[in-house]
Amino acid sequence: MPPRRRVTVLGAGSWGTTFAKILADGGSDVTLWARRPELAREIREAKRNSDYLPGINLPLTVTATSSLAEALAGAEMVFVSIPSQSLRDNLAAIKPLLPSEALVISLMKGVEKKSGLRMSEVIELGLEIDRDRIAVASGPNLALEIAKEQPTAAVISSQSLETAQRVAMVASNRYFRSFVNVDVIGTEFGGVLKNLIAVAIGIVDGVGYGENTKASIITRGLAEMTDFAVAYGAHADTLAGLAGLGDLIATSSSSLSRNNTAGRLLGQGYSFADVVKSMQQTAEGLASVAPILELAAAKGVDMPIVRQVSEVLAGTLNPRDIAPHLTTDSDEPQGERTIDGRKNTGGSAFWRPFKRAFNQLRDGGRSSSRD
Ligand SMILES: NC(=O)C1=CN([C@@H]2O[C@H](COP(=O)(O)OP(=O)(O)OC[C@H]3O[C@@H](n4cnc5c(N)ncnc54)[C@H](O)[C@@H]3O)[C@@H](O)[C@H]2O)C=CC1
Ligand SMILES: O=C(CO)COP(=O)(O)O
Repeated sequence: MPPRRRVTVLGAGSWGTTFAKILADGGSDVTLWARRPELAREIREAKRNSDYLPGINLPLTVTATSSLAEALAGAEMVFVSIPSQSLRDNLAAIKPLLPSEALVISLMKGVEKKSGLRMSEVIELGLEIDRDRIAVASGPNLALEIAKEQPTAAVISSQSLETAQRVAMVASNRYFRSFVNVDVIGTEFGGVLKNLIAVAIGIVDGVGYGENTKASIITRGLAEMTDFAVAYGAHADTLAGLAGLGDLIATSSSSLSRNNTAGRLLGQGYSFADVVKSMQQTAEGLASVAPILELAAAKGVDMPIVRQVSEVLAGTLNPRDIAPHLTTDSDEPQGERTIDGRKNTGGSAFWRPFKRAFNQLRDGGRSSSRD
């Protein structure tokens, strides 16, 4: 019999542990690295992670260790699921222990605060490995639902289609289907940006606004996400797929989402500091707001929803006033997105012919108005 495939998951929080189950149920022997020895022991001996996934039994082919060296030895693939802001430091410890052929897959949905880099970029720099060995996983993947084996789809993306396909084969089982693409930028930014829109949805939920407000923010939020990601080289289609719209729907509609929950608390009037204190798990969106706004400004992309989220976080905007789809700096009516296939920036160039025609009609044909 050929030896069974050995893969490793770094980070035994809710997503890392769930992903270990996905991989084990797909036929791999999985070693999960937990920072705390007592958590590693519980997973190894009881096949449970009662802190993060209460009530879930893990497969017998999942084991755990708190030794990074033990976790990485002989791993064919290494899946990383720790908070984005801690990745850089962890890579320094991982680098000398990483098997020379191992693929490295980011399961994370944040950008590094100090550099604005995506997780795959931080991995490439921190481990000094070829991009073809790096992949990212994203999609509508609320951990607890998947741990309960509710059918779910995801996207595995890598610059190398072969790498994406290899990882997708391993990360598939009877309840989890992985699709592939080669748009790493779109796939990663989709996961990062939907968190910010989910915080906005949480805020309006907390305030008590209803479905119209939420649907407006989801729809305008997707436009914002797409404009941003495309400005950074993503394909717009990716944002309309599982890693964009799919994840946006899941995260915006579920109370399981930590980003959504954080937003709801803000909408109920708790301060940012109180919300951070009360969160038991990672809400990546809170750390991503500032670097995303900086990246947006660098490309001249307007992100009114994300901007208002940052103002609520800073305490300078009353959550009741968050209604980005209703506010505008301009008197001109703005196009929703595209009209007749032309991108509409909402700027005056787009409206000029309409305005001129309107003025001429108003002035009975006397005006040759310019604006
Ligand atoms: N929970 C979910 O449904 C999903 C989460 N993700 C992403 O997965 C990543 C991890 O999230 P979760 O597992 O949900 O978070 P979590 O808060 O449940 O677990 C985080 C894990 O990282 C460990 N950790 C914390 N600080 C660390 C450090 N400095 N160094 C090493 N390890 C550290 C914790 O001990 C814990 O095991 C995030 O980027 C998140 O956006 C992606 C898809 C779904
Ligand atoms: O990424 C997720 C679902 O796809 C999890 O969202 P939260 O991090 O908001 O819980």
